[in-house]
Amino acid sequence: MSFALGLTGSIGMGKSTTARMFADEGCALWDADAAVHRLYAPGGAAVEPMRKAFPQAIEDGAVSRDALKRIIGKDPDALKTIESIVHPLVAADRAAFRAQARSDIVVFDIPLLFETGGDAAMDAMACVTVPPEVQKQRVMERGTMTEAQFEQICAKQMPNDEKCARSDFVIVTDTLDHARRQVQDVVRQIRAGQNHA
Ligand SMILES: CC(C)(COP(=O)(O)OP(=O)(O)OC[C@H]1O[C@@H](n2cnc3c(N)ncnc32)[C@H](O)[C@@H]1O)[C@@H](O)C(=O)NCCC(=O)NCCS
Ligand SMILES: Nc1ncnc2c1ncn2[C@@H]1O[C@H](COP(=O)(O)OP(=O)(O)OP(=O)(O)O)[C@@H](O)[C@H]1O
Repeated sequence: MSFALGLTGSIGMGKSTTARMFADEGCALWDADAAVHRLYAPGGAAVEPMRKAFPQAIEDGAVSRDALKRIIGKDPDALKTIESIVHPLVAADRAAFRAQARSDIVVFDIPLLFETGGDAAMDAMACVTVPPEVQKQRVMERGTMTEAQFEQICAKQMPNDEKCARSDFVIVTDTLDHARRQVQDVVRQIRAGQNHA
């Protein structure tokens, strides 16, 4: 059975970048945001249930993220409905991945791991972090969200300090080199533990 490492962190803190570093060390990787992309794509399992709840969110047979952000901007409760459709489908995708994974460590890159209680299914948790001003600057530079949308998402997430306090490993993503060294150290510790088990 593979070792399940949950990788989390608030929006823009560097999860995806750090997850790729774990893959470079030979870990299998499952990415919740990527699973949502598959579910929203034409033919994806979320398209028809989303069409029923939000017909205006469907464009060219796919769920449009821009349309969803407009809907959530007008009605913050819409996110709850979206989550009730998407999260069970994401959980099924994750379970299927875990069941077939063959590598010694599987990393689950999941933004809402603590918020959804998914940490209970992990063998250990890692959290990525940078100061809030760096986080905001990185998200604004990406140019996919307005400041209001960013603040709305932040308000829904557990504070990053709390996520770090509840994690077994904290990875500071201030520079790429520093993050990579910390990733290598985490992998080394997990593999050493497995060898002594
Ligand atoms: C809100 C949406 C339309 C924004 O899309 P966009 O492409 O601009 O951003 P992206 O999907 O890359 O998300 C960026 C970050 O926002 C945060 N975020 C996304 N959804 C949520 C949520 N439901 N609650 C809190 N934070 C969230 C995460 O930190 C995520 O990494 C999209 O994230 C979405 O449809 N969310 C609902 C599904 C969901 O809960 N996904 C989270 C992973 S399961
Ligand atoms: N260790 C690092 N050093 C310097 N910059 C980094 C580091 N990690 C990530 N970044 C930069 O921060 C930004 C956000 O990174 P990334 O997309 O990995 O975050 P994320 O947590 O997955 O974001 P989201 O939750 O919004 O999907 C990117 O511009 C990325 O290049």
